[in-house]
Amino acid sequence: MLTVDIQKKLSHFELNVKFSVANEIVVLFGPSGSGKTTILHCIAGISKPTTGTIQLNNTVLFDNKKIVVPIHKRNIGYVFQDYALFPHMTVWKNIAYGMKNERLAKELMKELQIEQLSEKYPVEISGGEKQRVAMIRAIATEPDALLLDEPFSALDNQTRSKSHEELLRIHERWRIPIILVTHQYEEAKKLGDRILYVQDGTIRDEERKIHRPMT
Ligand SMILES: Nc1ncnc2c1ncn2[C@@H]1O[C@H](COP(=O)(O)OP(=O)(O)OP(=O)(O)O)[C@@H](O)[C@H]1O
Repeated sequence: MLTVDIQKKLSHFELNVKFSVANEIVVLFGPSGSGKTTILHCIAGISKPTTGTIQLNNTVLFDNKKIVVPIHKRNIGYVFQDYALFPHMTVWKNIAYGMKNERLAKELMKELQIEQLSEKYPVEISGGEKQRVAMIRAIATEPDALLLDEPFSALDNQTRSKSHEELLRIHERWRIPIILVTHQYEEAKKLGDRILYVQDGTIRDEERKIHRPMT
């Protein structure tokens, strides 16, 4: 369980959100500049809230500046919008970076059909393939939670749809809290167990889906 109760002064408003994520997919949905990425950054440890608490399972990651667990000790996977692959490393080297479970990484490469790309560099692969590499790299660290910042936005419709199915399959197997940021309502409805509507730094509304059993 991931619990977030944070406040942070931003340029135009104050971010002030409180929510929990069980072993489910929670979507942050809202207009550009509403604070979605900042929420992910605070959870990952890239940004620091002004006040508040963040707890993942039994570990307090942040508590009003008294406790600030550094990024590399949070055990949280992050897939960035532009995937942030290391350009000078091959696909396999990218995946192996921070990897805890080689067997799992290789299994996922096979399952997502990118085994044959091991020795290629990011510049030599497609957007959809980059997205899969970034996802496998994140999962292979065996994270306790996964943060996805618009990972499908650069993909064509067919590849996006395939990636959605892959994410749902991955989540069926690794039941961890996942937060997904998206601008696309159809994507939010398809993937989210819950959709949190973020506006001007606060959660305005929540929509819950009942299509998938939660653990
Ligand atoms: N470290 C910071 N200090 C002050 N203001 C910030 C900081 N980081 C972001 N902001 C501002 O906070 C607001 C929210 O930005 P954020 O990137 O979180 O929005 P977003 O909802 O993810 O937007 P998008 O959908 O366009 O990615 C923006 O107005 C941004 O300029």
